[in-house]
Amino acid sequence: MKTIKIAIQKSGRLNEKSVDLLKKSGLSFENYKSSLISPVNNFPLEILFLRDDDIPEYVQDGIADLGIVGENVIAEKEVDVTYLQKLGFGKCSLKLAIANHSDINVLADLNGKSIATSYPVILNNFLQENNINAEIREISGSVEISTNLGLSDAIFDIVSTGGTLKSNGLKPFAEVMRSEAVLIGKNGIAKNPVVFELLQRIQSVLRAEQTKYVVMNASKENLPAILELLPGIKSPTIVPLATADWVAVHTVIPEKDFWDKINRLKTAGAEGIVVLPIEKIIL
Ligand SMILES: Nc1ncnc2c1ncn2[C@@H]1O[C@H](COP(=O)(O)OP(=O)(O)OP(=O)(O)O)[C@@H](O)[C@H]1O
Ligand SMILES: O=P(O)(O)OC[C@H]1O[C@H](OP(=O)(O)OP(=O)(O)O)[C@H](O)[C@@H]1O
Ligand SMILES: [Mg+2]
Repeated sequence: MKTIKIAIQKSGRLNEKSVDLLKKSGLSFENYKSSLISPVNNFPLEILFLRDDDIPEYVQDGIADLGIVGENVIAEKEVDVTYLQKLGFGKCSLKLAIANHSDINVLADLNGKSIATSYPVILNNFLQENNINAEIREISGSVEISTNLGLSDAIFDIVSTGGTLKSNGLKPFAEVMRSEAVLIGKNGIAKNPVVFELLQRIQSVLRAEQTKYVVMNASKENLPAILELLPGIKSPTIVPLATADWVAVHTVIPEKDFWDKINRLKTAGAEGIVVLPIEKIIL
């Protein structure tokens, strides 16, 4: 199979999780901070370590076949690439924010005002869609400080916990887009067998991360009530225990309603519940 290239962030918010995902997908490679390209020893893939801003265009132009990057950066670069998979990390929003004491109350109040951002394209599109005529001041970082410095009336930047806004005396005003890290490919690459294989592996890791393997003991008397709580599972495994009329139930539970489900299983009579991480789920 012909070797293909994937571009990931060299350092920053997405680097570690991108490396982790590829390693969990069974790829063996060195993650030297000094090298910009790493061959994968056991898969026809090379990893390019880049600034995240460059990844969408590298993929669009086919310099890299695949890339892992935030949807925010893809939207800002307005590239034409294929979305292959949402990856569930690097979750954040792009928001307009204003000073706590600002006299801006509704979107129209932004008319004639200045807004500092590192995302001028996304902001400009949003302002145009809403017929707002504001001045965009492009700055490359530390956007949150610009209002305090008198450089702008509002800011437009990434918000996750909201901590950075808060510590700069700002409050969110409007959410313009949500973003997470995604796997993208150059158009047409989805048909490539190496990409197909890699995507299968990545999806098996993502599925496993959203699920826990759970083993619990129950008396046969309580079994129907317990099984009732495990919908969507075709057939939980039921193993007899040495103690008469007791069984062990093996099943998988989605992470998202995990505690709710566990509490209901306990109420239904499940005992000695053991929870294990799952490495991969291959369908
Ligand atoms: N606070 C956050 N929480 C969650 N995800 C975030 C956060 N900040 C940024 N991101 C996501 O991670 C991506 C990379 O963020 P980072 O701050 O590392 O970018 P950068 O400084 O532009 O990096 P580079 O040096 O590669 O250009 C962002 O484009 C966004 O998708
Ligand atoms: O809402 P919060 O959880 O506070 O996150 C938002 C902050 O996170 C990002 O910066 P980062 O910390 O990555 O630093 P950087 O801007 O120097 O890359 C982003 O640029 C915001 O400033
Ligand atoms: Mg960047």
